[in-house]
Amino acid sequence: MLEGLLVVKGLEKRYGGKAAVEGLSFAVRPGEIYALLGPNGAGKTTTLKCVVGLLRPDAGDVVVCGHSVLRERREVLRCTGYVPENPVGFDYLRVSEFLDFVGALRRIPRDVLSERAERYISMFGLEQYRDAFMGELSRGTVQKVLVVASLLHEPRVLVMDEPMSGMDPESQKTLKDELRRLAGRGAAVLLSSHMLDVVERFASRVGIISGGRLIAEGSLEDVKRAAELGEDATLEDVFMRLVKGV
Ligand SMILES: Nc1ncnc2c1ncn2[C@@H]1O[C@H](COP(=O)(O)OP(=O)(O)OP(=O)(O)O)[C@@H](O)[C@H]1O
Repeated sequence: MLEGLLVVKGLEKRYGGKAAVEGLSFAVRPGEIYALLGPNGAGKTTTLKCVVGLLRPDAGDVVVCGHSVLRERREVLRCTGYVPENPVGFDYLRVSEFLDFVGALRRIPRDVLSERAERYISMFGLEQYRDAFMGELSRGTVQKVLVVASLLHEPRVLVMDEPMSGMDPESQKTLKDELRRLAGRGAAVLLSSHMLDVVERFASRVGIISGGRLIAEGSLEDVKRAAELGEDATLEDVFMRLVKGV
Protein backbone atom coordinates (compact mmCIF):
# COMPACT_ATOMS: atom_id res chain seq x y z
CA MET A 1 0.00 0.00 0.00
CA LEU A 2 1.24 3.48 -0.87
CA GLU A 3 1.91 5.77 2.07
CA GLY A 4 2.86 9.41 2.19
CA LEU A 5 1.78 12.98 2.81
CA LEU A 6 0.60 12.96 -0.79
CA VAL A 7 -0.78 9.77 -2.31
CA VAL A 8 -2.01 9.50 -5.90
CA LYS A 9 -4.17 6.40 -6.29
CA GLY A 10 -5.15 4.95 -9.65
CA LEU A 11 -5.59 8.39 -11.18
CA GLU A 12 -7.30 8.66 -14.54
CA LYS A 13 -8.20 11.82 -16.42
CA ARG A 14 -9.70 12.01 -19.90
CA TYR A 15 -10.20 15.00 -22.15
CA GLY A 16 -13.02 14.16 -24.53
CA GLY A 17 -12.51 10.45 -25.13
CA LYS A 18 -8.73 10.60 -24.87
CA ALA A 19 -6.87 9.61 -21.69
CA ALA A 20 -4.27 12.16 -20.55
CA VAL A 21 -3.47 10.21 -17.36
CA GLU A 22 -4.18 6.52 -16.81
CA GLY A 23 -3.76 4.25 -13.80
CA LEU A 24 -1.26 6.60 -12.19
CA SER A 25 -0.22 5.81 -8.62
CA PHE A 26 2.64 7.17 -6.56
CA ALA A 27 3.31 8.66 -3.14
CA VAL A 28 5.46 11.46 -1.77
CA ARG A 29 6.60 10.92 1.78
CA PRO A 30 7.52 13.55 4.37
CA GLY A 31 11.02 14.85 3.66
CA GLU A 32 10.94 13.86 0.00
CA ILE A 33 11.40 15.95 -3.12
CA TYR A 34 9.66 13.98 -5.87
CA ALA A 35 10.10 15.11 -9.47
CA LEU A 36 7.59 14.17 -12.12
CA LEU A 37 9.33 13.95 -15.48
CA GLY A 38 8.03 13.25 -18.96
CA PRO A 39 7.92 14.60 -22.50
CA ASN A 40 5.53 17.38 -23.55
CA GLY A 41 1.97 16.17 -23.26
CA ALA A 42 2.88 13.25 -20.95
CA GLY A 43 0.30 14.30 -18.36
CA LYS A 44 2.37 16.10 -15.72
CA THR A 45 0.26 19.27 -15.50
CA THR A 46 -2.96 17.24 -15.64
CA THR A 47 -1.70 15.16 -12.70
CA LEU A 48 -0.72 18.20 -10.63
CA LYS A 49 -4.08 19.88 -11.36
CA CYS A 50 -5.88 16.74 -10.16
CA VAL A 51 -3.72 16.74 -7.01
CA VAL A 52 -4.96 20.20 -6.02
CA GLY A 53 -8.51 19.58 -7.23
CA LEU A 54 -8.43 21.96 -10.20
CA LEU A 55 -9.46 19.02 -12.36
CA ARG A 56 -11.78 16.24 -11.28
CA PRO A 57 -10.36 12.81 -12.04
CA ASP A 58 -12.47 10.35 -14.03
CA ALA A 59 -11.20 7.60 -11.74
CA GLY A 60 -8.96 7.31 -8.70
CA ASP A 61 -8.29 9.83 -5.98
CA VAL A 62 -5.52 11.87 -4.39
CA VAL A 63 -5.05 11.94 -0.63
CA VAL A 64 -3.10 14.86 0.79
CA CYS A 65 -2.35 15.10 4.53
CA GLY A 66 -4.90 12.32 4.98
CA HIS A 67 -7.68 14.17 3.09
CA SER A 68 -9.29 13.08 -0.14
CA VAL A 69 -9.20 15.81 -2.77
CA LEU A 70 -12.55 14.55 -4.06
CA ARG A 71 -14.34 14.89 -0.73
CA GLU A 72 -12.23 17.30 1.34
CA ARG A 73 -10.64 19.73 -1.09
CA ARG A 74 -10.72 22.58 1.42
CA GLU A 75 -8.56 20.61 3.87
CA VAL A 76 -6.24 19.61 1.04
CA LEU A 77 -5.76 23.23 0.02
CA ARG A 78 -5.16 24.25 3.61
CA CYS A 79 -2.07 22.06 3.90
CA THR A 80 -0.85 22.59 0.32
CA GLY A 81 1.11 25.28 -1.47
CA TYR A 82 0.62 25.30 -5.26
CA VAL A 83 2.55 26.96 -8.06
CA PRO A 84 0.62 26.68 -11.34
CA GLU A 85 2.27 26.19 -14.72
CA ASN A 86 0.87 29.44 -16.09
CA PRO A 87 0.47 32.56 -13.96
CA VAL A 88 -3.18 33.36 -13.29
CA GLY A 89 -4.53 36.92 -13.42
CA PHE A 90 -3.99 39.45 -10.62
CA ASP A 91 -2.24 41.79 -13.06
CA TYR A 92 -3.96 44.73 -11.36
CA LEU A 93 -2.50 44.00 -7.91
CA ARG A 94 0.85 45.26 -6.68
CA VAL A 95 3.20 42.51 -5.45
CA SER A 96 2.67 43.57 -1.82
CA GLU A 97 -1.13 43.63 -2.34
CA PHE A 98 -1.06 40.20 -3.96
CA LEU A 99 0.89 38.74 -1.01
CA ASP A 100 -1.51 40.46 1.44
CA PHE A 101 -4.42 38.98 -0.49
CA VAL A 102 -2.94 35.47 -0.34
CA GLY A 103 -2.15 35.95 3.37
CA ALA A 104 -5.78 36.95 4.06
CA LEU A 105 -7.06 33.99 2.05
CA ARG A 106 -4.81 31.75 4.14
CA ARG A 107 -5.89 33.50 7.36
CA ILE A 108 -2.29 34.20 8.34
CA PRO A 109 -2.14 36.72 11.22
CA ARG A 110 -0.91 40.11 9.94
CA ASP A 111 2.33 40.25 11.91
CA VAL A 112 3.26 36.69 10.95
CA LEU A 113 2.42 37.38 7.31
CA SER A 114 4.47 40.54 7.25
CA GLU A 115 7.51 38.79 8.76
CA ARG A 116 7.29 35.81 6.39
CA ALA A 117 6.61 37.94 3.30
CA GLU A 118 9.60 40.17 4.08
CA ARG A 119 11.85 37.15 4.63
CA TYR A 120 10.89 35.66 1.25
CA ILE A 121 10.98 39.01 -0.55
CA SER A 122 14.55 39.45 0.59
CA MET A 123 15.45 35.78 -0.06
CA PHE A 124 14.31 36.04 -3.69
CA GLY A 125 15.63 39.59 -4.20
CA LEU A 126 12.17 41.06 -4.81
CA GLU A 127 12.60 44.23 -2.74
CA GLN A 128 12.39 46.60 -5.69
CA TYR A 129 9.16 45.01 -6.92
CA ARG A 130 7.01 45.46 -3.77
CA ASP A 131 5.03 48.28 -5.40
CA ALA A 132 5.11 47.00 -8.97
CA PHE A 133 1.93 45.68 -10.55
CA MET A 134 1.93 41.93 -11.16
CA GLY A 135 1.04 42.68 -14.78
CA GLU A 136 4.26 44.62 -15.40
CA LEU A 137 6.69 42.03 -14.04
CA SER A 138 8.89 39.80 -16.21
CA ARG A 139 7.88 36.13 -16.42
CA GLY A 140 10.70 35.03 -14.09
CA THR A 141 9.78 37.65 -11.50
CA VAL A 142 6.11 36.62 -11.55
CA GLN A 143 7.31 33.06 -11.06
CA LYS A 144 9.27 34.09 -7.96
CA VAL A 145 6.23 35.93 -6.53
CA LEU A 146 4.03 32.86 -7.12
CA VAL A 147 6.60 30.67 -5.38
CA VAL A 148 6.69 33.08 -2.42
CA ALA A 149 2.86 33.10 -2.30
CA SER A 150 2.80 29.30 -2.21
CA LEU A 151 5.17 29.20 0.78
CA LEU A 152 3.55 31.86 2.98
CA HIS A 153 1.35 29.53 5.05
CA GLU A 154 4.22 27.07 5.63
CA PRO A 155 2.43 24.18 3.92
CA ARG A 156 3.35 20.60 4.67
CA VAL A 157 2.88 19.72 1.01
CA LEU A 158 4.20 21.66 -1.97
CA VAL A 159 2.97 21.09 -5.51
CA MET A 160 4.93 23.02 -8.10
CA ASP A 161 4.50 22.88 -11.87
CA GLU A 162 7.86 23.64 -13.49
CA PRO A 163 8.71 26.07 -10.69
CA MET A 164 12.17 26.95 -12.00
CA SER A 165 11.17 27.72 -15.56
CA GLY A 166 12.02 31.30 -16.38
CA MET A 167 13.95 31.82 -13.14
CA ASP A 168 17.53 33.07 -13.22
CA PRO A 169 20.22 30.71 -11.84
CA GLU A 170 20.51 32.56 -8.52
CA SER A 171 16.77 32.28 -7.84
CA GLN A 172 16.80 28.65 -8.91
CA LYS A 173 19.46 28.01 -6.30
CA THR A 174 17.49 29.95 -3.68
CA LEU A 175 14.40 27.91 -4.44
CA LYS A 176 16.27 24.61 -4.34
CA ASP A 177 17.88 25.52 -1.01
CA GLU A 178 14.52 26.53 0.47
CA LEU A 179 12.74 23.39 -0.76
CA ARG A 180 15.58 21.27 0.67
CA ARG A 181 15.21 23.11 3.99
CA LEU A 182 11.43 22.59 4.04
CA ALA A 183 11.79 18.92 3.11
CA GLY A 184 14.38 18.63 5.90
CA ARG A 185 11.64 19.81 8.26
CA GLY A 186 9.27 17.12 7.01
CA ALA A 187 7.49 18.73 4.06
CA ALA A 188 6.63 16.67 0.96
CA VAL A 189 7.51 18.34 -2.33
CA LEU A 190 6.03 17.29 -5.68
CA LEU A 191 7.28 19.16 -8.72
CA SER A 192 7.30 18.71 -12.46
CA SER A 193 10.33 19.62 -14.48
CA HIS A 194 12.11 19.31 -17.81
CA MET A 195 15.46 20.25 -16.22
CA LEU A 196 16.95 16.78 -15.96
CA ASP A 197 20.41 17.95 -14.90
CA VAL A 198 18.89 19.94 -12.03
CA VAL A 199 16.52 17.17 -10.98
CA GLU A 200 19.35 14.65 -11.06
CA ARG A 201 21.12 16.43 -8.22
CA PHE A 202 18.10 17.79 -6.42
CA ALA A 203 15.25 15.26 -6.25
CA SER A 204 15.09 12.38 -3.76
CA ARG A 205 13.01 10.34 -6.21
CA VAL A 206 11.71 10.74 -9.72
CA GLY A 207 8.63 9.44 -11.50
CA ILE A 208 8.89 9.26 -15.27
CA ILE A 209 5.58 9.38 -17.10
CA SER A 210 4.86 8.89 -20.75
CA GLY A 211 1.45 8.78 -22.38
CA GLY A 212 -0.12 9.37 -18.98
CA ARG A 213 1.41 6.26 -17.42
CA LEU A 214 4.22 5.85 -14.92
CA ILE A 215 6.99 4.01 -16.73
CA ALA A 216 9.70 4.16 -14.06
CA GLU A 217 10.05 5.42 -10.53
CA GLY A 218 12.55 5.64 -7.74
CA SER A 219 15.98 7.03 -6.90
CA LEU A 220 18.42 7.84 -9.69
CA GLU A 221 19.97 4.42 -9.08
CA ASP A 222 16.56 2.72 -9.35
CA VAL A 223 15.66 4.33 -12.69
CA LYS A 224 19.15 3.63 -14.09
CA ARG A 225 18.58 -0.02 -13.26
CA ALA A 226 15.08 0.07 -14.79
CA ALA A 227 16.64 1.47 -17.96
CA GLU A 228 19.37 -1.21 -17.81
CA LEU A 229 22.05 1.46 -17.83
CA GLY A 230 25.36 1.50 -16.00
CA GLU A 231 26.62 3.63 -13.11
CA ASP A 232 27.90 6.39 -15.39
CA ALA A 233 24.52 6.99 -17.00
CA THR A 234 22.84 10.35 -16.45
CA LEU A 235 19.16 11.03 -15.89
CA GLU A 236 19.08 12.28 -19.49
CA ASP A 237 20.36 8.87 -20.67
CA VAL A 238 17.66 7.18 -18.58
CA PHE A 239 14.99 9.49 -19.97
CA MET A 240 16.05 8.94 -23.58
CA ARG A 241 16.18 5.18 -23.11
CA LEU A 242 12.85 4.81 -21.31
CA VAL A 243 10.84 7.45 -23.17
CA LYS A 244 12.37 7.37 -26.62
CA GLY A 245 13.80 3.86 -26.58
CA VAL A 246 17.28 5.06 -27.68
N1 LIG B 1 -7.86 21.34 -21.49
C1 LIG B 1 -7.50 20.33 -22.29
N2 LIG B 1 -8.33 19.87 -23.25
C2 LIG B 1 -7.99 18.84 -24.04
N3 LIG B 1 -6.82 18.17 -23.95
C3 LIG B 1 -5.95 18.59 -23.02
C4 LIG B 1 -6.24 19.70 -22.14
N4 LIG B 1 -5.17 19.87 -21.31
C5 LIG B 1 -4.26 18.94 -21.65
N5 LIG B 1 -4.72 18.17 -22.68
C6 LIG B 1 -4.00 17.03 -23.30
O1 LIG B 1 -3.67 16.10 -22.27
C7 LIG B 1 -2.39 15.55 -22.47
C8 LIG B 1 -1.51 15.83 -21.25
O2 LIG B 1 -1.28 17.23 -21.16
P1 LIG B 1 -0.47 17.88 -19.94
O3 LIG B 1 -0.56 19.36 -20.09
O4 LIG B 1 -0.94 17.27 -18.68
O5 LIG B 1 1.02 17.38 -20.25
P2 LIG B 1 2.42 17.85 -19.63
O6 LIG B 1 3.17 16.59 -19.34
O7 LIG B 1 2.21 18.78 -18.51
O8 LIG B 1 3.07 18.61 -20.87
P3 LIG B 1 4.17 19.82 -20.94
O9 LIG B 1 5.49 19.20 -20.61
O10 LIG B 1 4.08 20.22 -22.38
O11 LIG B 1 3.73 20.89 -19.99
C9 LIG B 1 -1.86 16.17 -23.77
O12 LIG B 1 -2.16 15.27 -24.80
C10 LIG B 1 -2.68 17.44 -23.91
O13 LIG B 1 -2.83 17.80 -25.25
